[in-house]
Amino acid sequence: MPSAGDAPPILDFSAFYSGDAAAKQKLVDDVRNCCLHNGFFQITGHPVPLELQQRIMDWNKKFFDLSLEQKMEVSKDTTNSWNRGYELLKSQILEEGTLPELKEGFYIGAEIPKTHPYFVHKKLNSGPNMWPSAAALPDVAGFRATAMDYYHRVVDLAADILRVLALTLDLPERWFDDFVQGAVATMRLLHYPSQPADSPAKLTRGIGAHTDFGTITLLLQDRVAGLQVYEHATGEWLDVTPTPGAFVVNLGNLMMRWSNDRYVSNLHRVINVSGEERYSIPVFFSGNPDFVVECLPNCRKEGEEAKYPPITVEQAVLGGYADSYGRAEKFKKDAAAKAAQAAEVPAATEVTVA
Ligand SMILES: O=C(O)CCC(=O)C(=O)O
Ligand SMILES: [Fe+2]
Repeated sequence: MPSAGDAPPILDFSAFYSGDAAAKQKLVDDVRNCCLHNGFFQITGHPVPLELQQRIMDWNKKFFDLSLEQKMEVSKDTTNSWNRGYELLKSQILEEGTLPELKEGFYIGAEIPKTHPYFVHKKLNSGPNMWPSAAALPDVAGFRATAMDYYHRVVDLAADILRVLALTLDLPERWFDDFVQGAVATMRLLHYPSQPADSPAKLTRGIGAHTDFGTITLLLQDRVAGLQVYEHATGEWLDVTPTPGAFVVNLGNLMMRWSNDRYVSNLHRVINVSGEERYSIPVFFSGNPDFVVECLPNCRKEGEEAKYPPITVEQAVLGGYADSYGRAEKFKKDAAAKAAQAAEVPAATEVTVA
């Protein structure tokens, strides 16, 4: 069971598939504790093969090894309006007051043809992927096949995790099935160059402190550390040391809202001071864009009001940025108040990322 000061525990997810009722119940109880504590846990024993994880990570490196010109041919900003393709180094600042982030990204989602209703109706980040040209990457077909196989298996795993989450709330295992049907999810390949020795330590981030605004995120880390999770009780940033084969799972803002804030969407960040290149792959699971999210059962006491009105998944995810400003203000005020009491408070600002 996690307690203040622990990095996210590693849970054996095979208990979900095993038919051993006691082991499954223990998994559900452990996941519930993590959701209540900081919304972060790690899983091994899941059905995504290690070999496939390694293969997508190899493609991650090969993609970012392309020249800037080749990567810009699939630029997210200039080739499409549905959030697919390459994002330049230093494009984002998620933590106010810090420097542009030392990361570059490549966004991939479900392969949605232009005839698909989701594309026609401009649904949340839906459309065809942007793949490098065969001139840039001769085996682009291999990249595409690996990426899509990996993407679909991780999305399937997300659906299984949602079944466990249903059980943690004493709901039927298939409670989230309609929400999962037709779900939108985005994966991004990430590359964090090692931070130069002369960069100002307090201002340099691979990714600044933020919360994710989807439902759940499943993250694969390569072998280089750098991810940290904020521990509210102690004000520490805890390292999430990479474990081969493990996924880091965290709840996003939509799940926090859905659970009436019973479950936590927590601050995290990446700082790469390893001297090595860092690679990671988060998959952000949003859900069916038209699904209406309103306070889950068992998330408020008798007579207690729901804190939030109903909202569609699409509205919630798109509105995430706007909402996060309010939270950032609150976080800063809280941090300032704490600073008045204690000598040291991390200068973190909460911002949200898709
Ligand atoms: O790269 C990582 O380890 C974390 C990435 C992350 O938090 C995000 O993309 O939202
Ligand atoms: Fe994140």
